[in-house]
Amino acid sequence: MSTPKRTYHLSAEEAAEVENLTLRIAKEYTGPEDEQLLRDLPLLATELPVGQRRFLRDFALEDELGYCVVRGHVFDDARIGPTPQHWRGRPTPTPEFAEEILLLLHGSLLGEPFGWKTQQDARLVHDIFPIKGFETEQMGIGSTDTLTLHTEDAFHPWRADYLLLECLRNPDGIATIVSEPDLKLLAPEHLELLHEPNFLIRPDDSHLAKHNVTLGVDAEFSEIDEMKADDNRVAVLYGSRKHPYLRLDPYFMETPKDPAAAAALNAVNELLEASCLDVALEPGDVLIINNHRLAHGRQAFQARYDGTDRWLKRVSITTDLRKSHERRASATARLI
Ligand SMILES: NC(=[NH2+])NCCC[C@H](N)C(=O)O
Ligand SMILES: O=C(O)CCC(=O)C(=O)O
Ligand SMILES: [Fe+2]
Repeated sequence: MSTPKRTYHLSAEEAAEVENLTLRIAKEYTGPEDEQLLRDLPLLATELPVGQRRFLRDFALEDELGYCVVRGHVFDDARIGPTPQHWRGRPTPTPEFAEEILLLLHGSLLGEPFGWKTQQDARLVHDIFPIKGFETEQMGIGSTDTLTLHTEDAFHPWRADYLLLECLRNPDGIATIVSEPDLKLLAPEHLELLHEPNFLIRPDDSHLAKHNVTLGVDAEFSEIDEMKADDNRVAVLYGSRKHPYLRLDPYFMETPKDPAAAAALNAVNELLEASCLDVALEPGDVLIINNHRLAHGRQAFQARYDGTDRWLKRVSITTDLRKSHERRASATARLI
């Protein structure tokens, strides 16, 4: 077996091919939530360069790396316009629909895109840019505080298998933080406790009713409230003992009363912090996160609020839509 590859650089020809593809698709569908688009994505994705598709399949099947990057996509910065002030109240489709399609095409090679009824007004493709008034919040829309390391939606059993972030703009090179810990470095007694259901992970603030307006969507904020108060303890490590998967969001976790479990959580947190790397995304980069292996965050920064701010698009991907069947409105519905 070859060593897993971290980055795929598109050639200039490939980049032009992909740009034409996404611009063409953008004319054929109504927006990122167009049911027909979501059905057609895997068919459309066969038009992506073969090297790019093989790279993504290798990443998924090898299940070795916590993240990889597809670099070199091009788009017209003038067409997408200034970085918006808020993700609410934007037109459908947005001027950056082609870039949303690019993100969805990547996702469709890894699984099925889905969204949360309790997050960003139940939109499927999220925007990550700083929003006035939220500077110090532990959410993607914050800025002046470091976004602490987390598994995306760590609290939820149906959290994403892959999380995709696409960079539209990042003039100050503000880094996404990635941490891919070598869990073998942990003491055997800590590993043992981390594999047992000793830990409470609370829903993060992006799922609170006060940050969402969900007209016409039967959002389950009451369930989020219950999850904020319940005693549903989970394991931080799971899967194989040899190369375990990881699930945590220390900022939204309670310190276990059992001192041994607290020490184990502390040990994995310290290892995560010691394993951090900066990845400064460039416009046209797609960062693919294996949400079972990587913890991620973002460096603190000063927002500009002048239309030139850092701007990412985000989508969650599941390899198994069926596991959330009970909560989706129909077999093809994408919101849970
Ligand atoms: N440690 C944390 N800050 N966890 C919450 C992560 C932010 C959340 N995923 C959002 O969309 O805003
Ligand atoms: O802004 C970034 O680089 C990461 C954002 C993030 O992790 C989030 O919004 O959950
Ligand atoms: Fe995140």
